[in-house]
Amino acid sequence: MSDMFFVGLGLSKRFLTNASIEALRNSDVIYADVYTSISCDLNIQTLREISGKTVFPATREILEMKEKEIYSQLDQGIKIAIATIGDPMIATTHVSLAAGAKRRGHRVIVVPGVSVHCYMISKSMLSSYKFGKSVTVTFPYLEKLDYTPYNVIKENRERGLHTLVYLDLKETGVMTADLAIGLLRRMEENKKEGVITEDDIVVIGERLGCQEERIKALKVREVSAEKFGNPPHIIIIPARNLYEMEIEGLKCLS
Ligand SMILES: C[S@@+](CC[C@H](N)C(=O)[O-])C[C@H]1O[C@@H](n2cnc3c(N)ncnc32)[C@H](O)[C@@H]1O
Repeated sequence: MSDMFFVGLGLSKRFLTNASIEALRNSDVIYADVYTSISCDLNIQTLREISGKTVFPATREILEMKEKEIYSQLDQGIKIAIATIGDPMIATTHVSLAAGAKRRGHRVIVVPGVSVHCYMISKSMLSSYKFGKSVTVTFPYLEKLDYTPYNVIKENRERGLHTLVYLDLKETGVMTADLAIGLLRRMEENKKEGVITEDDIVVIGERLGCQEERIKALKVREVSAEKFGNPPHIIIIPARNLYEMEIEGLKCLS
């Protein structure tokens, strides 16, 4: 029996916990998940320095193709860590690897990290009780829009709930907040269901956890004139029935 760690690294070096560092040092081989998120200062090199271990970059394809190799390493008693920016189980897809390791009789240890999910909710000062389903705005495929985010925001709005919106991350590009809002506006133009109006407020987080992080509440109509920094970006579409205290909280955002 061996150990399979799923280690959350937090959003940047400052948010790396002692528990995560300990898990990395207790592993023999580390696969760095480099496809589900990005960080301003956490990379393969930092992981090597922190852990002193062999670190392999792992794309989705590598992790899926190497599943058998990972299980065979575990069977030989090698301790494996999958290191993920943020939290290893929030808005990522590592559960099948965990379930496979468990089925083979290995110990599965999840070490949570500071996720962009909680970080953004905390910084927005919106009520955490009022968040509905989260969703991702993806790049159009062959010019075709994916309306899932529009529909999820609509359902959440109908229930008076906020929506946390992740942005697509591909090897070919990282989506920015202005591009995502532009896509949501196009969806509104096509569907005309009043889900995204020009006077709606959106909250945009940029490079959270980094020295130059920025979080701002603005109206949809103001987004195209706004200058955004480098990604990663994330968006909250707040419900329209804000509590008084939520309105005051949003005013605190610079
Ligand atoms: C699929 S989610 C993965 C979340 C990760 N597992 C976690 O717990 O933080 C990745 C998306 O979250 C957002 N994101 C991640 N880190 C961010 C950051 N530091 N600042 C702003 N947005 C971020 C971006 O939209 C990015 O494409």
